Amino acid sequence: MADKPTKGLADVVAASTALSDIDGKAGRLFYRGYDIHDLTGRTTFEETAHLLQHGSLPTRAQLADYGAELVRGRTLGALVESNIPEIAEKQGPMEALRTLVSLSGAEDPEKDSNAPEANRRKAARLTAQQPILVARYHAARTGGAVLDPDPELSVAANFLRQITGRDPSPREVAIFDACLVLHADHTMNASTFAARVCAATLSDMHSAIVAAIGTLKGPLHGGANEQVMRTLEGLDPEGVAQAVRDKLAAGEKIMGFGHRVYKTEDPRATHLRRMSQELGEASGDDTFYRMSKEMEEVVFAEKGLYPNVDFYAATVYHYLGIPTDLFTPVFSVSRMSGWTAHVIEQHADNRLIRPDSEYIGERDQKWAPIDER
Ligand SMILES: CC(=O)SCCNC(=O)CCNC(=O)[C@H](O)C(C)(C)COP(=O)(O)OP(=O)(O)OC[C@H]1O[C@@H](n2cnc3c(N)ncnc32)[C@H](O)[C@@H]1OP(=O)(O)O
Ligand SMILES: O=C([O-])CC(=O)C(=O)O
Repeated sequence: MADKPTKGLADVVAASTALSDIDGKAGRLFYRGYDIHDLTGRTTFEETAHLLQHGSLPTRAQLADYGAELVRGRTLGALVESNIPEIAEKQGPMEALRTLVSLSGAEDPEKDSNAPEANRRKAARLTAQQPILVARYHAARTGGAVLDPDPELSVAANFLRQITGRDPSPREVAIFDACLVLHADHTMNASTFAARVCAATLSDMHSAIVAAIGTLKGPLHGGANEQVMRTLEGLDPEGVAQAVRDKLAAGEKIMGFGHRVYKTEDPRATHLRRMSQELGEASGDDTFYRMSKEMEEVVFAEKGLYPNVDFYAATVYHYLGIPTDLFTPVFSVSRMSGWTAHVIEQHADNRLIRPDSEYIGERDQKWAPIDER
């Protein structure tokens, strides 16, 4: 008979990874040994993706090559292109991304190879493609034209320009770039685990990423950032404290708070809070930032819970002019760099992931023919 399960696999070590590490008690996060506080604001998303996918921060020459690979990857295949309008009509943003990434697998030039070098190139193509898919999806559903990707612009600058239709300021680009860095990887979070489970059957890169996108979508994981904004929009700015207390008293979870691993402040929230304040003040209306601060104080006083990455990311994206239902897609734009690196890592030292279960159903049932049931 199997042992009792650890519900939610809490504290179960499910894989070895050299990609990221968390100290949940101290509130620290590292990508390949680099403290997130040292990377944020100093290292671009392109450098971070290279760090994860290739194992080191790039030299100038490596960054030029990798950057060029990312720019080439911004061109969508004909199958994906032709399906965007119908998918945009019928599916929500995360579902559409799941579908479009799956379709893009059919057009991948190395679709029949699972070799490490092919997967590294697929990782770059998927990382390049994800922001373009979000922008093209958004344009299709709003009926607007989308600006062509600008090969001179970084992932962050190009994405903001395509989504908002205007040239973002250098400060907006720097802040969004830092957001992408902050979301790039996070040990055995649910979507990364899903990708690794899929990859461990020796399935292909695109299948693993489709599993990850579907997993990120849920409100207990990446979907929380959208729910944070919806909560803020639904509150009276003068009644935040009471509304939060009422929700807690009713047993509701407050989106954007709590974490499986961090027992103190999520180090990413420290940066995002500051960015939210800066953008809120610069916008001339920092109401949502101030409401967030008040929520944070009340949730801590009532439950001792800290904000996670999704909490202040919501208002940062809002102030950057990103539509609320694209917040979780934005998360996927960044996390693509980590997911793909995890698939490569899983394949490099693979064993099928197949845990056990505890049987809690009926036993010794007597079979009866259909007319006697
Ligand atoms: C990128 C990310 O994925 S970050 C996480 C994004 N998700 C969210 O923000 C959703 C809200 N938060 C949560 O649901 C949880 O804190 C999770 C899913 C993040 C972590 O879940 P777990 O580690 O399984 O903790 P669990 O849900 O069991 O919570 C433990 C206790 O804290 C409470 N709690 C945890 N989070 C919250 C919250 N946000 N609001 C209110 N209470 C909470 C639970 O109700 C539970 O209380 P109980 O012991 O009295 O029943
Ligand atoms: O690690 C987790 O469980 C969730 C999270 O914060 C992330 O994926 O960034």
